[in-house]
Formats: sequence, structure tokens, C-alpha cells
Amino acid sequence: MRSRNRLEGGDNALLTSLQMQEADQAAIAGGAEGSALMQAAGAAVAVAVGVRWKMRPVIVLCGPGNNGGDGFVAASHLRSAGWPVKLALLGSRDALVGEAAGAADLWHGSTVPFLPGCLDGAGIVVDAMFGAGLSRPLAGPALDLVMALKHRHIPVCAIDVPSGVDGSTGDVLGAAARAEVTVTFFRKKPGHLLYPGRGLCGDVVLADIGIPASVLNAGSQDTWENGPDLWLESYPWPQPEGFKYKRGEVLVLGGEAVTGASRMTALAASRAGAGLVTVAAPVRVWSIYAASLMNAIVHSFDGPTDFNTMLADARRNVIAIGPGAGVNASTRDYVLAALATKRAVVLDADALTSFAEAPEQLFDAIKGPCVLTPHAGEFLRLFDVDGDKLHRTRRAAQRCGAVVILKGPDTVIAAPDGRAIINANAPPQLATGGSGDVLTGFVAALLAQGMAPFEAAAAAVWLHGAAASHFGLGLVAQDLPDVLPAVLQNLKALSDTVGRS
Ligand SMILES: NC(=O)C1=CN([C@@H]2O[C@H](COP(=O)(O)OP(=O)(O)OC[C@H]3O[C@@H](n4cnc5c(N)ncnc54)[C@H](O)[C@@H]3O)[C@@H](O)[C@H]2O)[C@@H](O)CC1
Ligand SMILES: Nc1ncnc2c1ncn2[C@@H]1O[C@H](COP(=O)(O)OP(=O)(O)O)[C@@H](O)[C@H]1O
Ligand SMILES: [K+]
Repeated sequence: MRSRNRLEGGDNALLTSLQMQEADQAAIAGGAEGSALMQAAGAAVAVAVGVRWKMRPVIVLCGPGNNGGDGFVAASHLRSAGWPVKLALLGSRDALVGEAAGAADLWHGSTVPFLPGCLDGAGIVVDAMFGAGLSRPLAGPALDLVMALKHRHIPVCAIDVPSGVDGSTGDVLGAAARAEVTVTFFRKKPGHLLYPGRGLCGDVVLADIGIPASVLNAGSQDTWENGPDLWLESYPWPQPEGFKYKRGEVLVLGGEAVTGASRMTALAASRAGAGLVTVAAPVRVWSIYAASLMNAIVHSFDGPTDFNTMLADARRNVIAIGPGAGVNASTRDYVLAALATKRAVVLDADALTSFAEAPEQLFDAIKGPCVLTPHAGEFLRLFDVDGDKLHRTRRAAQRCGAVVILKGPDTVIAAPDGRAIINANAPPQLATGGSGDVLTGFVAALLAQGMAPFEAAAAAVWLHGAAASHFGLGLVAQDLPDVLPAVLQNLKALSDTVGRS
């Protein structure tokens, strides 16, 4: 049976430019020929062009490094297959070194000046200007060509990344033109999944160029693309001998002015498998909760003493606070009381914003398992960290000692120990009021059933995206818990299949 818990060097691993370089060097040290890797890379690009487009004039834009070398190889393959190919090289051919120089020597077709006019008459552009070696913002002739590309609307096949996209971060250095397809090698890079890079890559094709998986040092791998492979093995499927308390009890703090948000959290926690869900409903609005929640136990409470009494029941192994809670001192007190139990706590929305003036107070109180689920605005209120999204989420998790889910179209999940997962299955219809409240419920339910915080966070984010995709357009937040069962059946079928193989 293949391993199903693959927070190691598996296919989901994402490599920075430096890690990719190390993988390349390790492959060469292990006997692979550098030129063979480049030949395989260029051939894969030619195949990607051939399967996607009918034969037409191609211009290959080659840069001064190995990305350009891949371009020379792709150009040679396409030309051999009968395509009309022109090639433009940034800089002089004599300046090429190593494998790129070798690939250029094998190019016997026409070379045209590296100027915007070289795009005239082209039906496809192969962008082989810069890949992993991009070290500064585009300027000069490269910038001129990328700007021309952006305005011409000629389909682009990018090699490794669209030139100008930093593969390690997804940031754009200077400018980058949108590709229809991006062919990358061995493993994807964070920049393929993080915006704005992700929006410029088009379809990402991952090509095997002969680098063996064994070059990845499992122990040093720290970034992955989210998927069931990462957490399916520890997914808490209902067990024949289980009972409701064994499946955990989530305590949700209900809001007073806003009641819908925490009710959605409660419904989501029930659907995601918590054995019991209890809502602490403010006494003045208790009837709203009692009348509308059939799956949850609704307890009325009136202030901190009542809330502490509810916390005293240790069967309530997860506490979820934030949706609709209100931004105020009481919410802060409830959060601190929940954290003091050292049981698992999920903090979202108002639970986070209530600490905007004193984030240290929150971070100092986190001593047990904890997941924070900020969107970009909430994140800014708590964390003063710069850099790309992956880096910022990692630093935040280290800073607060909790798993941080930094939400958005490219949600990043980071653990205090430096591990991080980028999610890529969330469709745009998820951007609807209340969908974050549902995510809080999913995370809480998985924690209640015993999943570790990092895995629970990743699984919940994935299920959330899968549920939104399953439902399709017209989604409102309360649809997410309702379609979760269908997503879970599919996941269970996958789990059973993997278990049998
Ligand atoms: N590492 C690997 O395992 C493999 C790498 N391959 C290819 O090699 C690429 C990486 O090659 P390199 O490391 O040579 O890097 P690149 O070819 O991406 O670029 C490096 C070159 O561009 C120059 N440069 C960087 N930023 C610039 C800017 N803004 N303006 C002008 N010049 C700039 C650098 O001085 C250097 O000459 C990958 O993206 C991939 O396409 C493939 O051949 C397959 C194997
Ligand atoms: N453009 C998008 N594409 C996909 N998912 C998105 C997009 N924008 C937001 N999301 C997701 O939608 C959810 C919104 O949560 P949040 O901002 O807390 O909203 P609310 O407070 O209304 O519940 C998050 O899970 C986020 O990752
Ligand atoms: K490129």
C-alpha cells in the first residue's frame, strides 16, 4: 500500500527556485546528464504546444540562461516536426554557457532580433526568457517584449513560469504576460499557486524530465499543494464502535447582534462530523438560536460566569469563537477563557479583530492547539509582517504559536514549525458572505474528532473548496454544509480505493 500521509517529498511538494536547483544538482550528482534534463524539458514544451494548437508560425523568445536553453530545444523539436519557427535571443549567443550554449549549437533555424516586431505574424509565442533564475525586475528589451506580448493577445506557452513571475513567491518582478499554458518540471513551484503568478500561468503542465523523486530530502520539505494525499490517512471517518462523545463536542460562541454567522458555524460543524455541537446563545436572543438550530444544543448564557460554566465541561474539546461575536472586550475575555482551557480553539473574524489593539495579549495566551482563520484584513490587524503570502503566513504562525489559515483565492495554511500548504481548489463563488463562518465550523469539527491542527486546517480548507465546486454557481454560504455530504462520499470512495491499492 502506498503511503497516504505524504507530508514529505511526495508529488504535492512545491519547490522554491533554490530547492529546484538543489534537486537538479542532486539528480546530476546521481548520474543524470544536465543536457539530458534540458533536452527532456524542451521536448515536453514542444509536446505541450503540439497537443494544444494546430500547426502555425511560432516565435520562441529565449533568455540568457537555462530557461532560454529549454527554448532552443523546444524550437528545434517544433521545427523538426514541421512547424514554422523563428527564434529571438536576448543578448549574444556567445554569452550563453553550459547546457544552454549546447542547446543553442543544435539550433539551425532562423534567428531574428529580440525586438517587439519579432512577434509580427506569430500564431504562438514560446516564452523562454526567464525561469527560476529571474533575479531582478524586468527592464530594457525584455520588459519591452513582455509589454508588447501583453498587448498583442497572441497565445503564449511559458516555460517553467511566465517570464517576470517569481516562481518562489508568485510575485511579478516588473511585468509578466499571461500564458495560456505553463510547462514546468519535476514539481510545481509556489508561484504557480499564489496570486498574481497563478493568474498568469494558465494551465500548468507538470513534466517529468527524469529527475528521480529520491533527490528530494523528505525531512527538509516544507511546502505542499493541498490535496487529500496530505491528510487522508488521518481523516476521522465514523467508526463502528464510535459514539457521539468520541466524535468530539464543539462549543460555538453565539453572537448577539449578528446571529446567522455562528449558526452557520454550528451547522457546518455538525455536517463535518462533530459528535455534538453546543451553541452558547446570549440570553436576549436565545429564542432565535433555539428556534432555528435542530442539530445543535442551544444553551442560553448571560456573561462570563455562565460561559465559564460551559467551558468547565471537558467533553467540549473544541471551542470556536468569532463569527458574529462582536468586536469588544467581552469577546476578548471569552477568547482568553477558551484558550486558558488549553483545549483546541478556533478563532475567526471578531475574535481576531477584538485583539487588533493588543495582538501580543492573544499570542501570549495561546498555549494549546489553536487555529486562526483570518482573511487578509484580519491578518493585517494582528500581524506586522512583510513579504509574499507564503512567507507572511509562516511568520505569523511562528509568531503566535498557532496554525494560521490566511484565506483568499490562494489560501495558505502554516504551522508554527514552518510547514505550509497552499490551497488551489477554491472556486471564485466561495467569495460570498458567511463562507468563512462555515470554514470555522469545518475546522472545529475535524479537530473535535482528533485530527491534528495542521492536518485539520488543510482538510477543512480543501473540503470547503470542494463543496463550493460541487455546488457551482449561485452558491450561498449555507449551501456549503448542505453539499458537504456528497463531497465526503467521494472522498470516502477515494480513501477506500487508496486503501485497497
Ligand atoms: N534546475 C533544473 O532542474 C532545470 C532547469 N531548467 C530550466 O532552467 C531554468 C533556470 O535556469 P537559470 O538558472 O539559468 O535561470 P534563467 O534562465 O531563468 O535566468 C537566468 C539568467 O537571466 C539573467 N537574469 C535574471 N533576471 C534578469 C532580468 N530581470 N533581466 C535580465 N536578465 C536577467 C541572469 O543573469 C541569468 O543570465 C528553469 O526555469 C528551467 O526552465 C531545465 O533545463 C530543466 C532542469
Ligand atoms: N476569489 C476567491 N476565490 C476562492 N475563494 C475565495 C475567494 N475570495 C474568498 N474566498 C474564500 O471565501 C471565504 C471567505 O471567508 P471570509 O472572508 O471570512 O468571509 P465571511 O466573513 O463573509 O465568512 C474564505 O474561505 C476564502 O478563502
Ligand atoms: K519563462
